[in-house]
Amino acid sequence: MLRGWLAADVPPATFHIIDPVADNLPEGVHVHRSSAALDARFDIVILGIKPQLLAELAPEIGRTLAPGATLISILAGTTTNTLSAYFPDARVIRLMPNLAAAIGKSPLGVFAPHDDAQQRAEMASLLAPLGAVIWIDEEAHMDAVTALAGSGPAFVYRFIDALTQGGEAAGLPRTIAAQLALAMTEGAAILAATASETPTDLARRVTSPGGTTAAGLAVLDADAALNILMTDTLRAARDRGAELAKGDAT
Ligand SMILES: NC(=O)C1=CN([C@@H]2O[C@H](COP(=O)(O)OP(=O)(O)OC[C@H]3O[C@@H](n4cnc5c(N)ncnc54)[C@H](O)[C@@H]3O)[C@@H](O)[C@H]2O)C=CC1
Ligand SMILES: O=C(O)[C@@H]1CCC=N1
Repeated sequence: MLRGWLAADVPPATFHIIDPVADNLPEGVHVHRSSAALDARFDIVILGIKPQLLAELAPEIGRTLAPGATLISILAGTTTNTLSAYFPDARVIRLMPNLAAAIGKSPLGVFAPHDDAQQRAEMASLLAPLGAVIWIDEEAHMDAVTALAGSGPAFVYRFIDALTQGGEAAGLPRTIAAQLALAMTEGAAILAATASETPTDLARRVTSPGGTTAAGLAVLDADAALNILMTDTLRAARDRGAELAKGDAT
């Protein structure tokens, strides 16, 4: 997220990072190893620790909040009820970004328990450099949002790896297969994001009657195996969010 803001020319000195060990941080941002020696209080605090650490760190985090501050949590699972119990005076918002925030291409699922037009406008302007803001009306959906939007890149990267492996097994040198898998995925994703047709329509356009794509899809679509795999994958990720919300650190 920091990289996304800096790439959009937000001045580095705007940011105070509180992290005991983080290194390689961009030049110009303020770095604090703990909030203990930090006098300042902030109007916007973004929480990016592991959910399992929240209970331990909440008192320290609380001391960084100015009166009426906005606390934006990107923690998987952790509910606004839990956050509000730790930070009763803050305006609590849940945000689910992903790695592509660094290039301004993250879906940004946002849930706020007390939602209003002014808050939506503030969040839209704050988050615009990171990607597309998608307001989520029901907090119960946030674990599924996390599975799809937050964890999703890892699933796509696995798919790209599998394409590379498949290309290699089909006879290509690994480096060529990897290059083709990546460039093909990039082009296909950009096309799907910019075309007026749905992905289903686009797949149909690729598929020449009796051709190579039809032969491949006959395998890929058999027994809805891919759909079942994705359903199970997202369900597992979603359910882990619910476990994290209950404080399960295992
Ligand atoms: N990795 C991802 O793509 C995404 C992660 N998230 C959420 O972001 C949070 C962090 O996840 P990751 O970045 O993957 O984990 P991570 O382990 O890479 O990051 C945790 C950070 O917390 C810092 N930290 C540890 N103790 C601290 C303390 N006492 N005070 C301040 N900072 C402390 C660590 O040094 C580290 O920089 C999690 O809540 C996760 O659910 C949300 C969306 C996407
Ligand atoms: O793996 C996780 O728990 C975090 C949340 C979404 C992406 N990474």
